Amino acid sequence: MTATAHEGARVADLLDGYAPGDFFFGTDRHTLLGSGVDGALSEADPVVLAERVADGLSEARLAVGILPFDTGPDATSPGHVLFPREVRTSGPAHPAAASLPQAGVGVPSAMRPVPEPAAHVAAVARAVEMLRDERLRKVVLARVLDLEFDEPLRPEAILRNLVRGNPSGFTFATPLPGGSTFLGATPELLLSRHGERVVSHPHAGSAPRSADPRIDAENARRLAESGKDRREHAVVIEDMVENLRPFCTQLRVAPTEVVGTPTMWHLGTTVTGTLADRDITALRLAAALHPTPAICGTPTETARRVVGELEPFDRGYYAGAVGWVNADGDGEWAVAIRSAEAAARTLRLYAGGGIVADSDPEAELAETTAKFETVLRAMGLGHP
Ligand SMILES: C=C(O[C@H]1C=CC=C(C(=O)O)[C@@H]1O)C(=O)O
Repeated sequence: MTATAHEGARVADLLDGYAPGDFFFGTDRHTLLGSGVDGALSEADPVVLAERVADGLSEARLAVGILPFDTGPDATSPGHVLFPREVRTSGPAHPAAASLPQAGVGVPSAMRPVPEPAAHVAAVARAVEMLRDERLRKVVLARVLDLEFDEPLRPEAILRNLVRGNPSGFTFATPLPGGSTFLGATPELLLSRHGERVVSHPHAGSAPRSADPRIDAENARRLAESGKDRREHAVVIEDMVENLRPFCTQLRVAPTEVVGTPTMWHLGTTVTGTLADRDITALRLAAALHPTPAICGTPTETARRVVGELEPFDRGYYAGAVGWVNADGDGEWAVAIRSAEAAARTLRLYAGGGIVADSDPEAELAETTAKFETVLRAMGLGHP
């Protein structure tokens, strides 16, 4: 079970070389394409999965894959990790992809929001009521957009457009156990580990981008000053620090900044740590942090229960963690948001938002609409 490595492949070759079933992970620093399968592990408990992967990595060079959102006892989707037969890496894909024409992905024959927008507003209002009870501090509620196509979908074309449209963050495509593909372009780093250095870059608190530079700058300024968004963000950082502390000898929390994607502004904070035990792999750390209050809420178990009660669909791999880990334990795991599941002729898009006691339900609906834009643009359906 050894993977062949081709370092320094041409970026365009990696995008051209991607086919459904492969694993693609592109950041603003490098691109990774894993093809062919030398072994696969499906496991519900992420800590057990991390241990089994670490055992498998003594023979293989790299493991890649995804954890689902729900890793609790009633979880329906297992963590799914592959040992690719061949791994190719290159520099960042976006600069070369930016000049490519938008790839044709077909026109949907039907589009259906789940739940209906009014029902999402009602669910957020219900969550706000629950948040007045002090046992729940924050909950993240999502909704989906189901697209149907008369022709077979081409995940390779959607991925190309995602890379083309997203210069920073993490653009990914990973195969799922049933044969579909989970893909997206997320700004949020759950965790990276390189040697003893551990980094996380949680995002929480949002405002839409605008084509008008004055409105755009105003949206960013308002976000920076929003007490509601700062509170929504602070619970994420508190939780992150608490969960990383047992694994690190030192932890440093940088000042919170406003960070931009092509479609959204967010509050983001870099947390850096020094790993106490080099046997703790990147995947083991990701399993310890996931699900963060940025995609679930806090306290975790109460928030997870509220998500199950108020969302009328299964999140599957949305808001899970996608990434890679190598035999040294190094790796990168991103939060699988701004994402969609592509099956033969259907695409399910997901978008969520953090709710705190002073959230406005209509504004939360608008926020999820803006977050769908990342994948909608890649489908040629977004606003320019
Ligand atoms: C849960 C999502 O976004 C998270 C990341 C950034 C900002 C968020 C927010 O402001 O609610 C969310 O915590 C999503 O995009 O589906």
